[in-house]
Amino acid sequence: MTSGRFITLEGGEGVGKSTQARMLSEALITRGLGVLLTREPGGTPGAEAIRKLLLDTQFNWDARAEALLFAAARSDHVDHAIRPALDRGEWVVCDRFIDSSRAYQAGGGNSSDDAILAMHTIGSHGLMPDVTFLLVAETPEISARLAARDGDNQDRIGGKPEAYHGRVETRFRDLAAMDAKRFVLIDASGSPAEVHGRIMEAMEPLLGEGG
Ligand SMILES: Nc1ncnc2c1ncn2[C@@H]1O[C@H](COP(=O)(O)OP(=O)(O)OP(=O)(O)O)[C@@H](O)[C@H]1O
Ligand SMILES: Cc1cn([C@H]2C[C@H](O)[C@@H](COP(=O)(O)O)O2)c(=O)[nH]c1=O
Repeated sequence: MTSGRFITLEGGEGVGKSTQARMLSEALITRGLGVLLTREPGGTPGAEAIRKLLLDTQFNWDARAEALLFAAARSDHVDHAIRPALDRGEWVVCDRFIDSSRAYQAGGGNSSDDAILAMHTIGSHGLMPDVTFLLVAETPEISARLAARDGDNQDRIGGKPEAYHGRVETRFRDLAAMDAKRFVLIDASGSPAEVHGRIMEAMEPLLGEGG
């Protein structure tokens, strides 16, 4: 059995993660690999239920409760979906993971990075991705995509102020700079096919090893 790999896609709101996660998983399936395409918060019935609580604008979670809820959703997702898929030798393509908590709850919000990592150690045995694609693009292009997709319908976190999302973006880039071995920066501008081509190019070393 080939051994599976754990791949995450990260980045700010609407940069194209879900689109690229789908395209990547289809490309891996075409190569004959077993693939779990999943997302956070979510990916299991329990974590999807927590997702609803986290994104509903009627709740006003404080920073600690918010970080704990993301960690609880991730714990269930790792135990009941990601870890079993990796153990079966599948490739896991996950739309957001721990780096989103580090960028949003610690970079954008009031939690510390140490606290987020401690919760991850307790909740998810500190599982880290093999590779993380950080999608980056200029704000006007992304704002146009989001306006076309969501109009005025933003969830509790997507609807936070621009300054919050600016800090999130900066923290993502800082995390990538601190761990250049795991992160690959992907230019998310242009058509979905162009962005997919950049990701597949960056996948070559990994596919050579295991796929
Ligand atoms: N390269 C692209 N060019 C133009 N539009 C795109 C591109 N990639 C995605 N889109 C469109 O932009 C919107 C946001 O894309 P997508 O949902 O993939 O982003 P996301 O990063 O997963 O968003 P979110 O952070 O809200 O989950 C969607 O309507 C999608 O169809
Ligand atoms: C995993 C994770 C997510 N978030 C935020 C980021 C988004 O605003 C929402 C939902 O994600 P989607 O990809 O836009 O559907 O949740 C977060 O703040 N912390 C996290 O760990």
